[in-house]
Amino acid sequence: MMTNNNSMAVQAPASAASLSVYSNIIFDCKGLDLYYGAFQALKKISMRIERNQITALIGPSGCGKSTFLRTLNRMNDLVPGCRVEGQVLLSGVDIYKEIDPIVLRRHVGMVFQQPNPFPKSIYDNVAYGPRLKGITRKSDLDEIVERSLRQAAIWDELKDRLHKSALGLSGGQQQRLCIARALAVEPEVLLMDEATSALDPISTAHIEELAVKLKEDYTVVMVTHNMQQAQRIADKTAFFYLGEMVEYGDTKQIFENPKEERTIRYVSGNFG
Ligand SMILES: Nc1ncnc2c1ncn2[C@@H]1O[C@H](COP(=O)(O)OP(=O)(O)OP(=O)(O)O)[C@@H](O)[C@H]1O
Repeated sequence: MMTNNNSMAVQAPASAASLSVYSNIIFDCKGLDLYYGAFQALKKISMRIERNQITALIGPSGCGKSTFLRTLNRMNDLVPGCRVEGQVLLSGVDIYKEIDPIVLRRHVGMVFQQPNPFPKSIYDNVAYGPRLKGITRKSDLDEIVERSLRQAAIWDELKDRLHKSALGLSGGQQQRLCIARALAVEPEVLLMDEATSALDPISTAHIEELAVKLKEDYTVVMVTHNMQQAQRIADKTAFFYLGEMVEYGDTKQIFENPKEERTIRYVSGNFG
């Protein structure tokens, strides 16, 4: 059984009503608009993302899925000219007003399309975040490295080569290492931006199994172009189109009984 003792867990607001709402809801996005300069990439997105679930974001290229994902840990702050209006609440806390982005990104980790291990040893990749947090004792780091690699289902493959370069691993192994690196700082949420699209089917299956296992302890939000993948592993699915969130619901409902015309056309492959 994995544990997620996050000593820095974001505190929910005090009122009983909001506490009960945020026991199930991790992200509450309210009227979110995002602009890259004059271009509006997200339009009035309001959605609630549930804890300990996998939520998939689907939609055609350029519709704002990655942009939306990146609003959840303020990665868009790094884009010059990017402006966000509206609110994103994490356990009731406004992430654009009430949390330092560096601290936020410890709570909300991210894995990208291309595995991006640092040119360091496997051990040092996983220990990187904990060291930044000030953990220096070797025994503590050893424990974190083992726990994180086990959570990412790659300990058995890597335990005898921890001090070898991460760049010598296969793409699928590198991606699981990147997941271990993200888990090492004990986040609450893991964002996955097309995390399997550069991988072969076997590595993809490993990551899918892993995501399903991780949701016992974490919340997973993933962008995917692979509609079968969303149907295999996502509890909830949101369909984005031209910067709008068109429809959001249980994955089964979105794929088998969509309500909006644009969703019907997209999931049946008759789009554009
Ligand atoms: N850094 C940026 N500067 C300016 N415009 C951007 C930037 N990043 C994305 N955009 C634009 O915002 C819109 C949404 O892009 P985004 O990458 O979020 O879409 P997406 O649905 O994830 O696409 P894909 O499936 O191709 O990855 C697109 O029109 C894109 O060109």
